[in-house]
Amino acid sequence: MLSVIRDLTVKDVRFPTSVEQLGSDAMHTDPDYSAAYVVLETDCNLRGFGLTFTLGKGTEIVVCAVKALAGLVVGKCLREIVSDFRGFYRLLSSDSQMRWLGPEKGVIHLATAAVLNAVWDLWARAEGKPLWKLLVDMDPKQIVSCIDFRYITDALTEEEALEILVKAQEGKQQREHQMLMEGYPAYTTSCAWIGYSDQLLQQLCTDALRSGWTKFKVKVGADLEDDVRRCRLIRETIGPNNTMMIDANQRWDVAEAIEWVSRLAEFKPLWIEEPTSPDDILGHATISKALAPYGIGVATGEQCHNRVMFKQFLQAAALQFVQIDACRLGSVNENLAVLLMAHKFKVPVCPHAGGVGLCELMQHLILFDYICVSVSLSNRMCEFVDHLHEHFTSPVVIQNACYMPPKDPGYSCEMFESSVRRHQFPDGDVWRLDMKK
Ligand SMILES: C[C@H](O)[C@@H](O)CC(=O)C(=O)O
Ligand SMILES: [Mg+2]
Repeated sequence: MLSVIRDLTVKDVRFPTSVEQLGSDAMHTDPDYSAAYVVLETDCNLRGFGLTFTLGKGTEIVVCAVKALAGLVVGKCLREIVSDFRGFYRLLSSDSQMRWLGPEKGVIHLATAAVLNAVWDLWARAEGKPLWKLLVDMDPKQIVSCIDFRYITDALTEEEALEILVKAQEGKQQREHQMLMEGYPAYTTSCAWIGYSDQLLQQLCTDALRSGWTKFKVKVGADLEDDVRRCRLIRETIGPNNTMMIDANQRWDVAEAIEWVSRLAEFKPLWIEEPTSPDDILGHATISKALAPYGIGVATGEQCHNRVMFKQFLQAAALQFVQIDACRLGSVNENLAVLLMAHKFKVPVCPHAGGVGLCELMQHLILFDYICVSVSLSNRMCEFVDHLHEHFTSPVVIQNACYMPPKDPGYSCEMFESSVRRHQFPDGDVWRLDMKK
């Protein structure tokens, strides 16, 4: 705990997933799953690992932003940071010159997430616990002390947050035990990326059903007739009793979204995800209202850039499923704020995890949500994508379509050095050899 952070390094790591259209959707047709990958070195034997997720081009800009934040971290003692984590969050997110680049949004906030994820990883490693367990074992007061309540007290006060956490102490041990035995329910997105052929969709859904998956997300939004055909194929393959969700990744205007999704209502999707601009809170409210008679909810959050936006989505009843993201929001600190607000507004959290390292990170937050905040699994599930886990030293473990709680100390986002070396952009073998083709 006394460790002093001596150095921060950040690398641009990219995986050529666009080659096989992994991760493709109606707006991001050729993503190369990538990360600005942060390593904190300390004066003892400990290191902290963190990342933020990107789609390839532009990762170098996030890397620059991380470097700009490094001076606020290097030289600090871990104990000093965590004894006033709220203050440290604010130091990073509200530096009086750098906040002009956000504030708390865009590249600078992605960079803040990468750095803070590494600090949380370092803390959990120093305590010898996986991050979810570090959080679960924390006193409610200490949890609250990590949250910056600025701009959200009209929706959730510190006292209310504390009350929620104290109330959820009851039954905590049983829920932890239940998670260790059964895991946290997940759904899969990796069967139905938009670039996949019908044959591949059917094959992957059939395989996933055999492995115990019951909830499937389908990418839509590029072409209505294609969507009708793909959704029909998937509904026929998974049967009437399994769950389907659809995701348009911000493709439509508001009226178009309502019309398009009405045409897909016969396939009984549980939610339409990101129907329109992620900043259009009132647009989402209109869509929510229009689709309610079909029993279709609106889900959003993977590009909802901070707690203030989530606050307004909740206040405006503009979403029925909250999709927090471990790298879009300002790390664990800001995610805690959103988990508590979602609980207060009685909206289930179904996190986003479609990207490299996001499943590894998100499992910790959603375990904490169940054990210490929501105490419910009703209408809740965490996204899973079956890509790139082999690059992590403590990859996720899925059993019977559930995330099994990680056991290794930390936040599970350390990558193998060989993976980082091979995929570093532009000099890693994967990219150098590719360019020679
Ligand atoms: C570009 C990403 O793969 C995106 O499509 C992920 C996403 O929307 C999700 O997982 O949901
Ligand atoms: Mg999505």
